[in-house]
Amino acid sequence: MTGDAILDEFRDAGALLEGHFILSSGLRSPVFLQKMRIFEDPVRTERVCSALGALIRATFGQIDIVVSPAIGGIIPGYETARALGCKAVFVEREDGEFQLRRGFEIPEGARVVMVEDIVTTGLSSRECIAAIQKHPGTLVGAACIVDRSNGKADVGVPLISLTKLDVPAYPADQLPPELAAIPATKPGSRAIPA
Ligand SMILES: O=P(O)(O)OC[C@H]1O[C@H](OP(=O)(O)OP(=O)(O)O)[C@H](O)[C@@H]1O
Ligand SMILES: O=C(O)c1cc(=O)[nH]c(=O)[nH]1
Ligand SMILES: [Mg+2]
Repeated sequence: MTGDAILDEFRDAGALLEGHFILSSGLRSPVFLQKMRIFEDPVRTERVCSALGALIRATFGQIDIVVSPAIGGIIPGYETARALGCKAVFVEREDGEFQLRRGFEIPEGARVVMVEDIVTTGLSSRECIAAIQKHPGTLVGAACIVDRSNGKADVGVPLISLTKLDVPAYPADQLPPELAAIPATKPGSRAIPA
């Protein structure tokens, strides 16, 4: 699946939003990829995640466990694991920090890939990777559907994506006037201090 085809999936799903958004990192952007509009459609999700699974297999080889950060990573992590024929587990926040809970395990010798939906600054990916690295399995790399950092995010392991985007994101005190004129909304689940 080409990068353009991935963006078409977002467009066709009504997932490519314009406005004024507060991102997970606290940065502000006029563009938001509402991935849940992709994941509400199992057929579209399968199409996108089987492409991600194929890219992961071609890049990193055989995988035993996909680990994803909640909430956004859970559905693509599961569907990508289905394409890879492996397990899917997720980390979730406990006292603000990603942890593996619910009896999930990453045992010694397991080849692990971190699957994220969208990467902007790479902060959530790095936090997810730090949680994975508390367990004995071998993290071979990271993968996402859209890399909004256009390849700039450093998550500490090789990061692959189905497509890269170069979209603006601004600190809250450096907004261009056209963005400052629009009320901001925060679609994601991370608690951001006011
Ligand atoms: O690269 P970053 O700057 O960390 O931004 C990307 C992260 O932001 C979103 O998650 P969010 O924390 O908004 O919550 P969600 O997964 O519940 O949507 C998205 O799912 C990524 O995890
Ligand atoms: O950076 C983010 O928080 C983010 C950006 C985006 O386009 N979509 C999303 O779900 N999160
Ligand atoms: Mg997320």
